[in-house]
This record gives sequence, C-alpha cells and structure tokens, in this order.
Amino acid sequence: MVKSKSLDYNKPTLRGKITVPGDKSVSHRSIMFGGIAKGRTTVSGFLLGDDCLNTIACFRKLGVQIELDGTNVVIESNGMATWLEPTDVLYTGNSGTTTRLMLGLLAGSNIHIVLNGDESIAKRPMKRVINPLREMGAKITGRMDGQFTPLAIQGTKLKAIDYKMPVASAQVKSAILLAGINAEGTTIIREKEVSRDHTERMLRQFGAEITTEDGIVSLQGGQQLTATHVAVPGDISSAAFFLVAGAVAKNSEIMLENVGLNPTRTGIIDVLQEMNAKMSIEIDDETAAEPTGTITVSTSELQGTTIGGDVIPRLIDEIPILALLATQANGQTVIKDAEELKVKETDRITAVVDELKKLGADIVATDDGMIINGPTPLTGSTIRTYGDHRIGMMGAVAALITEGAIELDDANCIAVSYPTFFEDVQAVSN
Ligand SMILES: O=C(O)C1=C[C@@H](OP(=O)(O)O)[C@@H](O)[C@H](O)C1
Ligand SMILES: C=C(OP(=O)(O)O)C(=O)O
Repeated sequence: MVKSKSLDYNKPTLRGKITVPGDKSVSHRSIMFGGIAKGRTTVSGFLLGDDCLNTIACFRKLGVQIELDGTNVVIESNGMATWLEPTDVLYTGNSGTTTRLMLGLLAGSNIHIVLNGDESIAKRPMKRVINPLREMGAKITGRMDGQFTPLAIQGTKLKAIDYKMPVASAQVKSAILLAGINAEGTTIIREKEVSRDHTERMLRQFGAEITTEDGIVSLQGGQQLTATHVAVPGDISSAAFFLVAGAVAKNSEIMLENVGLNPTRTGIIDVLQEMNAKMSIEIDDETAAEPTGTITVSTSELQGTTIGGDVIPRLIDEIPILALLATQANGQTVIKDAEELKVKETDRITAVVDELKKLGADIVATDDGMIINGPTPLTGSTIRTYGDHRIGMMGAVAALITEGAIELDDANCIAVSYPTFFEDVQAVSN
C-alpha cells in the first residue's frame, strides 16, 4: 500500500463550507456506553476513523451486536454481565483512548481479556491508568509490570477510590469512572486541571447520576445505564486544521458546520481569538448533551501569544496545528506546560519542531513545549509524520501556504481521525 503523498497545492485561496466528521472522543464512548447499557443504543454522526472502528471491533469480539449504516450505528447489548470471553486478543490499533478506557471498563467485568495495539501504542504509558485501577482492586498484568501493552485483565469485583490525579488526562479520568460504574461505593476523582468531560456527559445521557464541581467528580457505583440515542457532534480537533488553514491562506473564508463546542474542548477558539484571528461563531443549541455551532474563519493578521496553564488540556491535540499557525503570526508564541505531548502517538514536541524547521520555521523545542518566532515564509520539503495523524495533517495544511510541494512520507495515518481529510481540502481549494 502506497503511503507517501505529494501535495503541490500552489497557494490556493480557500473558500466554502465543510462539515467535519464526528468527534473521535464521543464516538469511542458511544460504543462503550452502548455496550454497557441494556437495550438498543442508536448513534448518529459516528466517526468512521480507524481508531473508532477498532473500538467497534473490540466490542464485537465481546459479543455486543453492532450494525453500521454510513455514520449511523445501532448497538444491541444485554449489559456487561453477558459479555463473552473472547478467544482472541482485543486489538486497539493506534488508539490510546480505546486502550485506556477499555482497561477501566474491563477491570470490573467477569471475563479475562488480553489487550494489544500497534507499535505506537506499545510505547505509550499505561501505568497512569493501571495504578488507580489496581487501587480499586483490578487484576491487570502486562509488560514491565503493566507499564506497556500487551496487557491482560482478569475482571473482578472493584471498590471505589478517592483519587487525586497526578496528570490532567481525560483518558485516566474516564478509565476510573468506567471502573467506578461497577465498583462498590462512591468513586471520587480530583482533577489536576479540568479535562474533556464527554464521559461525565454521556453517563448523564445514559441515566446515571454524577456530580462535578470545582474539578471534583463523584459517581456512585452500581447504577444501571439505560440505552439511548447519541448525536455525535463534529470534531473540533479536526475542525482545527481548517480553522488554521482559513486564517493563514490568502484571501480565504471557510465555514465549518456542526462543530462540537463543549467548553472543555474549545481552547483552540480562545487562542485563535487571542491571536487576533477573524472568526465568528453561531451556537446551534446550547442545551444539547454536546453543544454544537458553526464557525466561520477568514484570512487574518495574526499576533503571537503565550499558550500555557489550564488551557492546555482544552487544546492538547491542537498544539501541532497551532505551532504551524504561530509561524505565520507577528512576534513570539510560547507554548508551555505541554509535556503531555511527549506521550502521544509520537513525541509531538520533537516531531513538530523538527518538521516545521525543515520548512524554514523559526522554532525551538523546550522541555514542556516550544517557542516560535514569526512570521516566516515556508518552503516545501519532505515531512515525516511518524505515523501520527495530527503531524500528517499539520504537514498537509502547511502545503497550502508553502512555496513548492510537500511530500508526506505517510498520508495513510490521517485516517485514524479524519478519513475524508483530503476530499475536504479539495472541496475548499480554489
Ligand atoms: O479522552 C479522550 O478521548 C482523549 C483524551 C486526550 O488524551 P489524554 O487523556 O491522554 O490527555 C486526547 O489527547 C485524546 O486524543 C483523546
Ligand atoms: C492523542 C490522540 O489520541 P489517542 O490518545 O486516543 O491515541 C489524538 O487523537 O491526538
């Protein structure tokens, strides 16, 4: 299978409307909650990205019935107690979310499971999830005492914990909450910084009672979940690539419809506004389980800024594309407090800095982020994606403003979160 792709766009004007595909975090969770709840769960706007398809494959191996019709999904389950012990390994592919959330969920089941993923997953830290789960009584073993995949879980009875999070991570929080559904007692999580709250929102949607106040989340174990409908919003992390493209390409205006505007995800909007981007937002329905809206962005005279502190978890996946934006802004942009970037699909500090430097950017890595001076004109080169979808899309958006072509060494990885990305680029390029 050819992986590389040559992108010779010749500085197009970007104009038009895009409906970005479904949110990856919400899509994963819709399958997981549909698998726990008894009855028929329906999902619309599901993301057909590789990561979410791996979540579906894992649940099918547990005996949960899942039908896909375009982006509509129907999940039929008789509840966790009826899940089958798979004869095969559950393969989580490139997906940290699938791997970590499944650990929490399976810890309180009554079956034995082995989880494994690809070579990138094999390098990502799992102790952050396994430590609190073991405190709850989970029986998990794995490579290097459970630091890395492959991991084996023997489901067992769990007890609730009161846990102070050492990292700001929605995956760790969600794994504990999913384990907490079956645990005896009240699970309490004290967040380091507030991270995306899709799990909490979906627990409520499926009928559970959960409280959140000042970064403290409490969930009483033993609650029954009731099957329901989940409307997946468009992924703001995918929209981010077009928000930046629209702001940096000449003479451009892009409208992005049905974008998820959950406040725990909108750090990118705050930063774009801070950097002086020309943007307008129209909210569709603020009372929806996951609010959505339309964002319009146009070519902007951008200012450098400092991005750090509690906004970081609200834009963690958008940092590669924000770094590209900063190369086109006047003055200095400092990105700090973002050491979590080192444990994503690849080390995103090193990858972003090395690849943008090849294009002529003035960018240096720091221990917890990067410093970028702009504006600098960019020239085409070969971009290594390291198999990381977000680095691949950063390279592709760069290709819209470079003098000369960009060659992506691996464009296939983009299908992890945005399988129709290049069609959408084409649709707005003039
Ligand atoms: O919970 C989730 O769906 C996610 C949480 C974040 O990871 P961390 O929890 O590791 O910060 C994010 O980077 C990832 O893309 C999706
Ligand atoms: C970090 C990401 O996802 P995951 O952790 O699920 O692999 C991402 O999508 O940028």
